[in-house]
Amino acid sequence: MRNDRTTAQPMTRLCDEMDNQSRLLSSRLFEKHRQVEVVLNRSVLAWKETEKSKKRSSGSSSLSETAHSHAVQVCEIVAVHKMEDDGQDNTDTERRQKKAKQLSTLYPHAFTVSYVRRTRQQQWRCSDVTFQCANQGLCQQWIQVINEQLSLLANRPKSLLVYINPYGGKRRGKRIYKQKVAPLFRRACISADVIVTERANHARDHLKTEANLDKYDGVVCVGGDGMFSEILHGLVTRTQTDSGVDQNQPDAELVPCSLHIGIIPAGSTDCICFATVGTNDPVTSALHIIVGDSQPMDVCSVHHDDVFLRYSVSLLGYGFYGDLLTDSERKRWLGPARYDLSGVKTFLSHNYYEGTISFLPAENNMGTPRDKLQCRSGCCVCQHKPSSKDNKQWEMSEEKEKSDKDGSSGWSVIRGKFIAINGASMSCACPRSPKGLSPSAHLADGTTDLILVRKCSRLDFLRHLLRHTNKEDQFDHSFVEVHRVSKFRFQPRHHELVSLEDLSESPKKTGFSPICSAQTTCNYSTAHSSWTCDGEILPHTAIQVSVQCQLIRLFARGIEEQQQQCVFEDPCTLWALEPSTH
Ligand SMILES: CCCCCCCCCCCCC/C=C/[C@@H](O)[C@H](CO)NC(=O)CCCCCCCCCCCCCCC
Ligand SMILES: Nc1ncnc2c1ncn2[C@@H]1O[C@H](COP(=O)(O)OP(=O)(O)OP(=O)(O)O)[C@@H](O)[C@H]1O
Ligand SMILES: [Ca+2]
Repeated sequence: MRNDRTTAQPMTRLCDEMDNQSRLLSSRLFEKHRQVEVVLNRSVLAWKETEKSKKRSSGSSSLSETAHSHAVQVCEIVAVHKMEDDGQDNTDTERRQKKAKQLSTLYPHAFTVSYVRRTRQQQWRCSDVTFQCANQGLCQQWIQVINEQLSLLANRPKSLLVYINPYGGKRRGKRIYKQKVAPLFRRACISADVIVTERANHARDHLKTEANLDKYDGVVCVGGDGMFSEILHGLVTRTQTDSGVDQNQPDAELVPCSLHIGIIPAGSTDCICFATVGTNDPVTSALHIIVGDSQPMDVCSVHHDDVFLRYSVSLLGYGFYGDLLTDSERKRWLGPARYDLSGVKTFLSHNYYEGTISFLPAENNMGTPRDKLQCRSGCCVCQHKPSSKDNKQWEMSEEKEKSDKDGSSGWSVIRGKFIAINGASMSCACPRSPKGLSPSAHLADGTTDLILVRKCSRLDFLRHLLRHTNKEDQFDHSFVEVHRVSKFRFQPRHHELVSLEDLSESPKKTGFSPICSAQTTCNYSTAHSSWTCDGEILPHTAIQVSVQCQLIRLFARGIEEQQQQCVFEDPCTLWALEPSTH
């Protein structure tokens, strides 16, 4: 399957450096009036201006070699189309259609490759490059060979079930999908069945019982973290029901979901998207779905007295975040700004809560929340999914736990007065806090970072909060401790037990003037907070939490390191080392 020459010119030195064995196709074609060597092997499509063309173009000698060469990984090609096809997308602008028509008249034998281009701050865009061929046969051959390579990429979804929350975030879900996502899915030949939700829990209930999931390769939600939570609950519950697993058993081994979940961010926090992709940008997320990326993710199951309550993937928060979310639910009409208003109000209330936290620390090889080893694409900590050996250790610790009469073997217990108790199963990075609540938490290591913020002055708490927005370490305070755990439990102190002695210890002693005129009353009247579980309020305060390692998979790849270079399998692709900046 090779067409080595389109002209009588000898191949350039650079193309000779490509391994003949790995080359599927190479030709001299034209791109924007310049002659280019185009080469395809199993992993890379590369093109480079020929020496002849370079000499001809004025000033070209001052350009660097890489300015003339481009390389795209085959797995990041979105689609290849014959030039005439380009205008078929009816959402394309008139200008684009006109341009495509003009070009196809000028160059009747041309094909367009759409591919992923990285821009700033983890954002991806879909770029096009059009190659003109000398004849129809060559054009068809290129399209066919590229398509053959794309069809070998088994992870790519072909059929998706999409749920749109029209009321999430700034209520732009429908528009975002129609204008930014649907055209890309069409270009990549992905079929999508779209359901615009009509009520809360519509998507969850549909997934739980009605949806014919055999038809799809993935489920996509257009909305925020709340909408993602609906998809999570629908899919996980459906999988357990189909497999006969009882979710009410806190120790049940849950069955991983077979369908991938995609998130098109259109919410208020979008923390799950941000922490798994590095940005909350709908086009970037659509492209991660198209290329079939896969990111495993931990899910916490939350129980109360052996009754299943909910699943969580981001923040389980009692105290500050529980109160903040409870208050913000009453201000939903404000959109994303509700969190800031409720945040200020909750901060000023400065409540603390008493209770007992018990936790089972993670195994030693899981790192620590303060080790600065951030979870990034291909994270080595997350790739170390508990092996059979680790599982044995795990089973042993479970055994130990069971054999112990009070169930406290291996468990640590902390009793105290807390402003906030946060379980972060992932960093919880979001635009408000780009490094998140626990910057070194891992997406798929089977642990959650338990952050305990003890009673402190308002000023100290403000300092702690501010550190979520800058580079300083938010755990470096005497009143904050953080543990990496695989399970935890919380028992609030019984209401009646909040005594007058506690009232005298209220924050008015801190030297920062109390905002609430009757500070003691503030604390006394709120002896219990609530748990927020990924933005939903739980009906119980006494809870048991257990991390289920890698229960789900997202169409994402984790946050890529900045300046990621293409590392190609084939060492012969010497002139293709730069990702395309085309
Ligand atoms: C002084 C500035 C301090 C800024 C501190 C920012 C810390 C932000 C940490 C965000 C962590 C988000 C975790 C994600 C949780 C999601 O599962 C959930 C559902 O979407 N969203 C929220 O809970 C939504 C949570 C929204 C949190 C907003 C926090 C706003 C705090 C404002 C404090 C004001 C102090 C003012 C002093 C005068
Ligand atoms: N058609 C609908 N009408 C009313 N509520 C809906 C509908 N569809 C979904 N919901 C609910 O809306 C809630 C909020 O949606 P979503 O998470 O998309 O946005 P958000 O709360 O603004 O963003 P975030 O969760 O990121 O803070 C979800 O809990 C979901 O259950
Ligand atoms: Ca985790």
